[in-house]
Amino acid sequence: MKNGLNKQGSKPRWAKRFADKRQNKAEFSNNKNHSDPALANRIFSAFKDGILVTDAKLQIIDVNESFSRVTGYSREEALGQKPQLLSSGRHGPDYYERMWQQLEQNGVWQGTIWNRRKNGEVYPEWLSIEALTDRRGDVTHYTAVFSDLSKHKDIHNQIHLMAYYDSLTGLPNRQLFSDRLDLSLSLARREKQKVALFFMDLDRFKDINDSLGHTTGDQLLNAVANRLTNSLRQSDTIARLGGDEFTVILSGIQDNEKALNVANKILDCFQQPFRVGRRDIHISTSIGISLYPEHSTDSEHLVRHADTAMYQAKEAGKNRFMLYTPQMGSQHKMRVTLENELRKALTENSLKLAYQPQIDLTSNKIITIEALARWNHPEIGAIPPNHFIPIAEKCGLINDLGSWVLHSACSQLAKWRQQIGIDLRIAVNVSGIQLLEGRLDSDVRLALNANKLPPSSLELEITESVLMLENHEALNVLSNIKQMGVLISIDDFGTGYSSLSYIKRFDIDKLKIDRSFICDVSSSDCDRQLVRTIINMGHDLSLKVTAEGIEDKLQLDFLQESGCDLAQGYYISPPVSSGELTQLLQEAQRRLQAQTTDETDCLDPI
Ligand SMILES: Nc1nc2c(ncn2[C@@H]2O[C@H](COP(=O)(O)O[C@H]3[C@@H](O)[C@H](n4cnc5c(=O)[nH]c(N)nc54)O[C@@H]3COP(=O)(O)O)[C@@H](O)[C@H]2O)c(=O)[nH]1
Repeated sequence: MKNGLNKQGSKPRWAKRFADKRQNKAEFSNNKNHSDPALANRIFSAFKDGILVTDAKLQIIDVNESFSRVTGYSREEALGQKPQLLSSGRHGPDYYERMWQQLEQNGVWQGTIWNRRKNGEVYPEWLSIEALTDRRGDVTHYTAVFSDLSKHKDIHNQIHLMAYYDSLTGLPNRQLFSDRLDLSLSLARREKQKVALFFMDLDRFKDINDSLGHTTGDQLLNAVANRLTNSLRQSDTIARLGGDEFTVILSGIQDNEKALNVANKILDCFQQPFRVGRRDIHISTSIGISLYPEHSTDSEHLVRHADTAMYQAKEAGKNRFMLYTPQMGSQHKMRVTLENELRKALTENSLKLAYQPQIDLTSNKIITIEALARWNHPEIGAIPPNHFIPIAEKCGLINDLGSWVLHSACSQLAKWRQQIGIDLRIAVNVSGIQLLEGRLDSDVRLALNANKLPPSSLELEITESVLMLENHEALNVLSNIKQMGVLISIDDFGTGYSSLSYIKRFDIDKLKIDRSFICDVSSSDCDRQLVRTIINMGHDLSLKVTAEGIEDKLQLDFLQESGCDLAQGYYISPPVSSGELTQLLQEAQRRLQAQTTDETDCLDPI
């Protein structure tokens, strides 16, 4: 097999491809449209990775110089032998069976394998095997290209491991992932095959880390890595990019169906809980998929697209996969733009607060005012808080935004208390992240002191999900806030978790029934019964109950009859500016004064 020719005297395809590449780069002169065997042979010899070529019966018919350097076998010793010559005995029959299955199905196999050098030393190598076929599709040769992973180990063992493998899970890290993706893409380019890239992010991992601690979080990541490794093929690259982000490269696939099947398989493997210490932890994952060559031919864009699709999978409700579409790209751009614009709006102080009153259903007086953040973008227009609060949470702006809301709301309340002379209270929404990151208590103290407000004039609205976290930091912050005398209200009550044990653990003052229960009280017996039950339960626990989303008189009457304490909704007043609310407060004051003189008057919507 001198000069790169095989047993039959024809050039193996790998050699022809090297030559063709050179040809493409126009290094062949005078339009001579044929390969240069001498040049191909030189490249073959000089190639820094080891190369081994066998015939269809797996007899070695050629090796290059790097092969001899890595394995210790000379070319003469290797020729005529089978690749088992290098077998380390570390892999069981299953391993090779899967390798052959993949080779038969896809014509390629890639993976890390332990082999044995002539001197008996076992070493790891990254191996890529390809089956070459003739026009009829019959295999004529196998080529194996490998790089010695222990080479670096010999020189800088630790440096290598740190450079290419994730120290927590032992999976390839970002660097090795990116090398393998490039390799998979160049193989796919040559073989006209597809590559699927999965970008995975565990759902609510942060909550687990925060509530159960980082050691448990790390053990969970390890358990996830093991399960993924056992569920996927050896030839698929599973990498951990950092945090709870994993990637999977599926090489040499023929159709998209295969990628979708694997994505379903990954979701299935999260069905069973993960055993961590003595706990069973349930966690799911969101997966974004991009495909070579449909979505991009370069690795950087494929990663970006898979990340974008993963983000959409999260937005759509988590625990699912999504295949990238170009429309997602524009949504992603929009999100990045909004993040930047929100940062700008915060520094330029261009966000506003709207205020919505809550009335006491016994006295009909406005006693609390909820502050709601508003963002009116100069070009896009009004962006609802449902849209920008999650963005602020994701891009790390929520603490600044929450702090701005708290200070502005307290400052406005101080003005009203002075102007109107009544003991109003302000309710401010708090995101879970503000509690978890631990400076909300000092911020609350600052805002109250700066505006000379009694703590009981402030109410924090927190959603149930936040109270389900068993996080010590958050618990401390909340109990400090409670000790100051600030009120805590559970927002959107009834929509979160079925467990009510958190009510015992936290010193809560109020339940705010979610508006989804209120909207049908006029037409649904069931909703009426549910609302009454929540009100009674709240009262049995000595909690005040607020109903939100009151849009008509029937709903208001029903709540009044059912003994609900407070009400908020468009029927009473939509959220309005501070100026409009000042007028409402003054009118309400006048009306209530008139009401005391004429007891037959009832409160009209403000
Ligand atoms: N962490 C923070 N969250 C905030 C802040 N400001 C707002 N939010 C949360 O965003 C969600 C949407 O709020 P918004 O669009 O302001 O809607 C509020 C009301 O306009 C709406 N509402 C009030 N009455 C009615 C009604 O009769 N019908 C109807 N369909 N909607 C009504 O309800 C929203 C108030 O909700 P809640 O806080 O649950 O009482 C919302 O979840 C806000 O909490 C912020 O500064 N920080």
